[in-house]
Amino acid sequence: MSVNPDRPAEITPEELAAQTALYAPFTQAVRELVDATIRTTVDPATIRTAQAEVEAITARLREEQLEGSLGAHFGHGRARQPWGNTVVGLRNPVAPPLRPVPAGDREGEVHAEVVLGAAYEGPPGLVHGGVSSLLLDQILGTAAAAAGKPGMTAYLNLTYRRPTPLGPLRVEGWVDRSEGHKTWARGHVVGPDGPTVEAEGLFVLPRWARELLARRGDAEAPPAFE
Ligand SMILES: CCCCC/C=C\C/C=C\C/C=C\C/C=C\CCCC(=O)SCCNC(=O)CCNC(=O)[C@H](O)C(C)(C)COP(=O)(O)OP(=O)(O)OC[C@H]1O[C@@H](n2cnc3c(N)ncnc32)[C@H](O)[C@@H]1OP(=O)(O)O
Repeated sequence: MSVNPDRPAEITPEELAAQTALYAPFTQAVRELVDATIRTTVDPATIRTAQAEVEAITARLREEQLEGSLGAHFGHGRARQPWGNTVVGLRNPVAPPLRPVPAGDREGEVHAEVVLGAAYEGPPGLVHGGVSSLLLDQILGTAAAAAGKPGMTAYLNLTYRRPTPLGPLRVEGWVDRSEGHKTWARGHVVGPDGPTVEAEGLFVLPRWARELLARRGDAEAPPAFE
């Protein structure tokens, strides 16, 4: 399949399923590698052998690669696949990944269950505050988009109520209110003992996007979900 960042390719639902079946397990295998890299206690010789093997795999993958980042190269209908996204990207092993789904009955409400392991540690045994912020930025932005009011983060205010333990967590976001191209969203990270981090943010459909949509005579926002 040809890849052109300026003109995302339209692919069939079957091809999308085939790509998902190919890349999701591959990316998960690399996530496991990251976790194993952090937690392994094998002997130094085994580490050196593993390093050579990883370097050989990296060289094989680099035989053919994109010039830049993945972007939103292809999709089905108007939905683009943000497979490089650092939070939800199907092809990004850095992404936990978060899988937001519509839930609850507030406007644009989305929830995601996620398990954060050793790769997301800040204080010992706890989630890094920047990682909580990362998840909340994404889930609030997704809530705005799910309500048909997508935008870029203009500000994001966080309140860290109590430490967030590594392990299973839920992340929730919803739209609080909106005025034209500005949408205020709220959300929180929920741990085993309740909410740990609360967020409130403003999402703005940028001027360039407003002008683009006006030129197209297209009032409809890009879809948030396939
Ligand atoms: C057809 C294409 C559509 C593209 C839509 C864009 C993306 C959404 C698409 C799908 C989304 C799906 C899921 C999203 C999931 C996660 C989201 C991740 C979010 C991010 O990770 S995103 C990266 C971090 N984010 C940035 O990198 C933003 C950098 N920044 C800018 O790009 C500009 O700064 C921007 C766009 C914010 C404003 O730019 P602009 O050109 O529209 O500016 P303008 O002056 O017209 O402001 C318009 C009105 O917002 C008010 N306003 C602006 N900033 C404010 C602030 N801080 N506090 C209070 N009010 C503020 C003004 O006061 C004015 O208010 P008013 O209209 O009432 O006068």
